[in-house]
Amino acid sequence: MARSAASASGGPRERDETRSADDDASLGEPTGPPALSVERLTKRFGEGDDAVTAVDDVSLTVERGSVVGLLGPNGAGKTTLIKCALGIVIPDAGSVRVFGNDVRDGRRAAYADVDAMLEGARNDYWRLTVRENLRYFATISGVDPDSVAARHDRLLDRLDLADKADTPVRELSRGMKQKVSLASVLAGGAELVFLDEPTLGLDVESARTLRAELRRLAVEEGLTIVVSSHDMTTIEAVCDRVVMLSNGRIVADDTVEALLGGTDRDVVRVASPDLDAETVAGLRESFDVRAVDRESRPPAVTVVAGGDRLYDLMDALRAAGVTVSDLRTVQPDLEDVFLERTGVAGDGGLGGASR
Ligand SMILES: Nc1ncnc2c1ncn2[C@@H]1O[C@H](COP(=O)(O)OP(=O)(O)OP(=O)(O)O)[C@@H](O)[C@H]1O
Repeated sequence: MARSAASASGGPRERDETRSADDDASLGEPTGPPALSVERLTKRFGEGDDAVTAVDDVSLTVERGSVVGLLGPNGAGKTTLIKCALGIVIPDAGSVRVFGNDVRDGRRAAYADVDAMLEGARNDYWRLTVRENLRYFATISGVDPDSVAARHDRLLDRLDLADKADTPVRELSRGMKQKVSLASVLAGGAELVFLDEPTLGLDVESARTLRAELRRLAVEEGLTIVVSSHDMTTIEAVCDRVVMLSNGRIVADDTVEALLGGTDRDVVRVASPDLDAETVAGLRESFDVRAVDRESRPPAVTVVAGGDRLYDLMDALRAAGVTVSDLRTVQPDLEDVFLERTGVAGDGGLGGASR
């Protein structure tokens, strides 16, 4: 479990309650070594024909106080990268430094201020109450739980768990348990947290609450967060920067704004009951058809058509006898960026989110 890799610290710490937004104003300009520095990391699984290179020569730096999202389809290597960074999986090549400490020189120092939630949940103690869990995980992080009681209250409040503070975790819904897991990760005041699919299984409202809290922790408390998710809403809402992975390699690494700004903005979606396979094939001959949504009612195509090309598209549709039910411009999202960088279509791309 991540906790065992990430909480090997010394005696009780009382750092947390003295930390405030004012104190952390300096965090705008990162000082000292980065929170995480991964250099030329490679991890293979299996042998011979069955060998899989899960992480392939990846280098990555995460500055203190930043929120970095790992985005990629199933099997891209996100979890393996996080597990290598946490020392749970030993890489075949490359190095990992956490707050400047090479993890090979001693895990205790490197992971003293690190915690993680893997695969959407952690092993909270279901017979303990929510608050008891937070106190327990603070304690095993080496923090005096009384010294962070106010932080725990804040966390429970912001994650809408305050009225469940004295309820055993086993009596909570799955979504609430998920939020308790996140609170437990944050209970000890770690300065770098890895969150693998933190919104998995959460309802819309709970996911929104969790995103808001992550953003607040980053902005107000300078927490460094590495978050992996298929959920692009989470990545867009929470992250300063996005690292896109495909087949174990980084295909993009930039701010959300830069990634979205660098894509085609002249994309339109045309819906019509007349968009059969033959019509779409005809459009493909003259236009860059980005996506075909046969499941929508009526079916729709997404086509690159800016400026005069939009008139050409209209002419082509009229010539093909297509009655347009709906026409709208499409704002690019991170899945479009991924498609541009990898050529992998959305329905095989980021978590199978088909559009
Ligand atoms: N312990 C393992 N043994 C063998 N192969 C593994 C192991 N762990 C991961 N892999 C393989 O490594 C590749 C990357 O997997 P990984 O779980 O890191 O991807 P991911 O991006 O996190 O995917 P997902 O979004 O589905 O969780 C996949 O091909 C996977 O099958």
